Amino acid sequence: MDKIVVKGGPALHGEVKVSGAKNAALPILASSLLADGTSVYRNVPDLVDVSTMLKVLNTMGCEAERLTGRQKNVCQVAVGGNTITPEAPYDLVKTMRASVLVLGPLVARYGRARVSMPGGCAIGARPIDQHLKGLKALGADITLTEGYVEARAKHLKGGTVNFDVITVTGTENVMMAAVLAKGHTVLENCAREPEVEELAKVLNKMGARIEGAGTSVITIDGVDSLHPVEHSILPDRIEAGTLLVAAAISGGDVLVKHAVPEHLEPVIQKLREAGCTLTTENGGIRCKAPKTIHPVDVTTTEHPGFPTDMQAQLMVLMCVANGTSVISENIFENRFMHVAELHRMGADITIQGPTAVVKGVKKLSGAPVMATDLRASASLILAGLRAEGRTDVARVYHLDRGYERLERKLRGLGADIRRVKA
Ligand SMILES: CC(=O)N[C@H]1[C@@H](OP(=O)(O)OP(=O)(O)OC[C@H]2O[C@@H](n3ccc(=O)[nH]c3=O)[C@H](O)[C@@H]2O)O[C@H](CO)[C@@H](O)[C@@H]1O
Ligand SMILES: C=C(OP(=O)(O)O)C(=O)O
Repeated sequence: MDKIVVKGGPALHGEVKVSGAKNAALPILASSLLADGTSVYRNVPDLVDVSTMLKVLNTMGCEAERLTGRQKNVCQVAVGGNTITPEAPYDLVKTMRASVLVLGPLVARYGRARVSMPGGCAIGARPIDQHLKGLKALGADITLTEGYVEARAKHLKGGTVNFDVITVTGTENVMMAAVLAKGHTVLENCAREPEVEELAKVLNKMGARIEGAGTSVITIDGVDSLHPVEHSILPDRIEAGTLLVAAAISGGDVLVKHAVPEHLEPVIQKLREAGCTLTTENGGIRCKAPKTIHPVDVTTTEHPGFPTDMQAQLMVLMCVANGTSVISENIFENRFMHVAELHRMGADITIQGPTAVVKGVKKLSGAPVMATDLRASASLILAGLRAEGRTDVARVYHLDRGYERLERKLRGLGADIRRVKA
């Protein structure tokens, strides 16, 4: 298995480009199932999760592929309605829970879907009850057998769904189902993430009639059919945030190009509180590190709050602050897996339920560590940039799910980092 080897020390300088957003690309690829014909997506990040979604679509009978050469960030999905087998098997879903995003489009368009239950993962139990509640409210008949969700509906009908929990993929799944349902749908207590808004934008380009995406109430008037589209995926705000922290923790000065300030407000605010200088320029965000990092308290909440997907990275920055920070994780019940690994590098962190008390230390030291999930992997690399000596981050397959060649981007900024092939 590959590992990433980082030698701490160099301050990062220069410019780096953010790739397309994983969490927008995945639902948008799934939305191709809603229309016959070929959809073309640009700025699609080259990630293992995207390859998995292309495999899911191919397994069902679509022709889904990534182009090569200069077009390598373009993906095409060709759908011929009669040739689709509406099933997503366990072998693929178990490697990527976002595969469940095909459920809504399949039942809406093909009247049935058989999708493996995603199960939990390292960061939490992550049930899909709200996805199923929403589909049921639109008239789908749902059964759970042999680890699979089976959904059937001759024709979905508009309805009202009040989500008990704010869920990103749940909102997306039900929104994709409702676009082809007969009549009017109201979704309440929706996720407001930019990726939900982006999906709605794509669906509207396909001919859907959605209003309110990006707010907590989304209304949808069902249409009879949709057509394929061309679309360029928005920049990844979590990758951008990770690169801003890389600049901060290494004592550097980096322009993160294509980062969208409006999508990163809470992250920008916390980095400023930590003493960093953040400016918007040249279609990106610049982060200049302070001499001393100040402690900052953070609570993760749904968008527009501080994103859980940036919690591990911010915690690493707080590990070297000149004081004590309190970090509370409100979205996932088990998202402190990076803490034990950070202890191995000399961090002083105490976990009290959903809260981590982080006492800044003078220095971190390099160590062999193990990535447990996607953002934990990124946080360990960030720690390695600052630590004295060498850090070996094992189980890099987690990182490859969601970051496009992170080590190359960091090397381009002056980091001493390389991938060691197994
Ligand atoms: C592919 C994608 O976009 N992934 C993102 C998405 O994941 P995902 O959509 O899976 O996360 P959710 O927003 O659904 O989860 C939020 C919380 O709701 C709970 N819940 C969710 C659904 C449900 O039916 N029942 C339920 O109880 C979850 O267990 C969790 O505690 O949003 C998360 C929260 O911002 C991010 O960390 C992920 O990067
Ligand atoms: C938790 C994440 O992703 P996923 O929902 O795909 O597991 C993430 O992007 O940090």
